[in-house]
Amino acid sequence: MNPAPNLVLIGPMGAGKTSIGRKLAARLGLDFVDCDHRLEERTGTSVPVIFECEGEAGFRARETALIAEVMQGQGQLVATGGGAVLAEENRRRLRERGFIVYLQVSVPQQLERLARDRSRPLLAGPDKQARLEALAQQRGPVYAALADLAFDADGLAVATAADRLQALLETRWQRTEAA
Ligand SMILES: Nc1ncnc2c1ncn2[C@@H]1O[C@H](COP(=O)(O)OP(=O)(O)O)[C@@H](O)[C@H]1O
Ligand SMILES: O=C(O)C1=C[C@@H](OP(=O)(O)O)[C@@H](O)[C@H](O)C1
Ligand SMILES: [Mg+2]
Repeated sequence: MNPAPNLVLIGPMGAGKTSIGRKLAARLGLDFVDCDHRLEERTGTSVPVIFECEGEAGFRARETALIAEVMQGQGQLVATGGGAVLAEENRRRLRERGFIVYLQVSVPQQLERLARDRSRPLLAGPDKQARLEALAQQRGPVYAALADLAFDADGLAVATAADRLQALLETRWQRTEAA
């Protein structure tokens, strides 16, 4: 049983961090924070426009500042963006005050879910499959090393995944009050 004041979802694009996270947060009575959505609220624009105006580096700087702020809180389910784990500072902050769940998904399933997606600038190129495979190779080991729990979300409906995760978390995560 790992104690932590927040629950954190990590994993690749299309794993369901946002959709499963929203449902699971409601079931567990946690405040739902989606990092990308909060950045969009703050900036008044979309993730693709942030990438366009400030580059990926600008987006990552905003993401890091947001994670530092959000992880000071408690009683939250924090859905990260797929690249949030790249920065050591983010990994440290997520770990310090979060029980971390890695949502795993296969590239074919990502392709199915994201075929018509226009909101993810990293998938804007012509070959989505090659891009997703390269990202999986680079980031898969980082997700695995950071996680307290890995959960295979492949082929599961959002509600089913949320049900199963809720049951697993009962024996794995102890929600604590932070100092
Ligand atoms: N378990 C699932 N079953 C079916 N569709 C899903 C599932 N999880 C996510 N999706 C769909 O895939 C897309 C990406 O999901 P999202 O929750 O935004 O993933 P992430 O935040 O991990 O990138 C959305 O259109 C969502 O409705
Ligand atoms: O994998 C990534 O680097 C990104 C994933 C996106 O979030 P989701 O994982 O929720 O799609 C979003 O943060 C941005 O487009 C970059
Ligand atoms: Mg998301």
